[in-house]
Amino acid sequence: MSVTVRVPAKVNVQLAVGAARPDGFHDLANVFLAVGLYDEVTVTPADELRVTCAGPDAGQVPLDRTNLAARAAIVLAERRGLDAAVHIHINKDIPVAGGMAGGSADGAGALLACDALWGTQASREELLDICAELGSDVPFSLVGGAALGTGRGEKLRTLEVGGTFHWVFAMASRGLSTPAVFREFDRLTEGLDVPEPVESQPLLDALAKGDPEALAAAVSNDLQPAALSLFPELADTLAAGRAAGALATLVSGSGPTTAFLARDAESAVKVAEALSASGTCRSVRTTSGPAPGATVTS
Ligand SMILES: C[C@](O)(CO)[C@H](O)COP(=O)(O)OP(=O)(O)OC[C@H]1O[C@@H](n2ccc(N)nc2=O)[C@H](O)[C@@H]1O
Ligand SMILES: Nc1ncnc2c1ncn2[C@@H]1O[C@H](COP(=O)(O)OP(=O)(O)OP(=O)(O)O)[C@@H](O)[C@H]1O
Repeated sequence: MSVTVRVPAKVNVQLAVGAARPDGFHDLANVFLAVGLYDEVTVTPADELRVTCAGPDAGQVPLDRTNLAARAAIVLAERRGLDAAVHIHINKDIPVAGGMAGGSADGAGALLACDALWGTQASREELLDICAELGSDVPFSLVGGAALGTGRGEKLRTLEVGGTFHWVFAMASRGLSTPAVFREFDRLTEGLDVPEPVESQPLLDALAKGDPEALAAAVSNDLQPAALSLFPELADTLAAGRAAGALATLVSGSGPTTAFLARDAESAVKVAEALSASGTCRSVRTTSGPAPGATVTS
């Protein structure tokens, strides 16, 4: 018997970052939107814990116990006194180290899949608690839709979304390390008064209305200057998307994937074609959000 779970990628439509905390993390006002790029995690009983991965970026995914999917299985097994003897297979479509929470998606997916496989019947609350232990983005991967993340991003409040938003994502030629981007944020803001992060009410209203133009006017990412500082060529990709008529252009989370909000599905195809032709990125995908969170599919 196997269990398969499908888990979405995310884009941060607002990422307000506070000053570094004593534990090194940063308080955030993090508005997540799940989008329709998915990883699929399948778990099957095995003699011992094993991870395999397929997909264009599979070579960059660690297959040892540092893989977030393996860690999820280990944490759940430890809590129940079980042996995490399971084969975890990841069908990876979310770019690796792209700022779209790919590893987090696999952590949430493996947790839900192992819970179903082992019949451990963890409550939603316990699942969210384990997710928060695995990483700041992991709780959102479980719930999907749209949510405001506070604290280090793990405390979630579900947000209402009144329509479908059309997006184009441009994948970069290399990845960026999330801790390195936060460190660069610290360097760039050294000596400055970094305000407390707060959510933007016009942005929440735009989401609730499903209004792409209002959303475009309100999106922001405080990590964008840090990502651009470490990866200056991303400015060319952003400029190409803007020239092609995207309503808003931004770096997705810690980057280097860049995100382009389009007026509608037709306009997204035009932006995608122009980005592909621009030669400023590795590949381009069109999709929409919100997308559902981690879901058992078989
Ligand atoms: C950039 C975002 O993707 C936006 O959603 C997240 O804030 C990052 O979430 P994540 O990859 O799940 O991050 P974690 O695995 O929890 O932390 C990785 C590293 O990122 C930095 N980090 C992360 C989250 C946060 N609120 N403050 C931080 O400073 C820390 O250096 C931490 O050691
Ligand atoms: N299941 C996994 N898939 C991909 N990377 C993983 C996984 N588990 C651990 N990692 C490690 O995590 C690093 C970051 O990968 P990931 O794809 O999660 O980045 P990201 O999408 O930028 O994360 P985020 O948006 O949450 O900051 C990788 O370089 C890899 O070493």
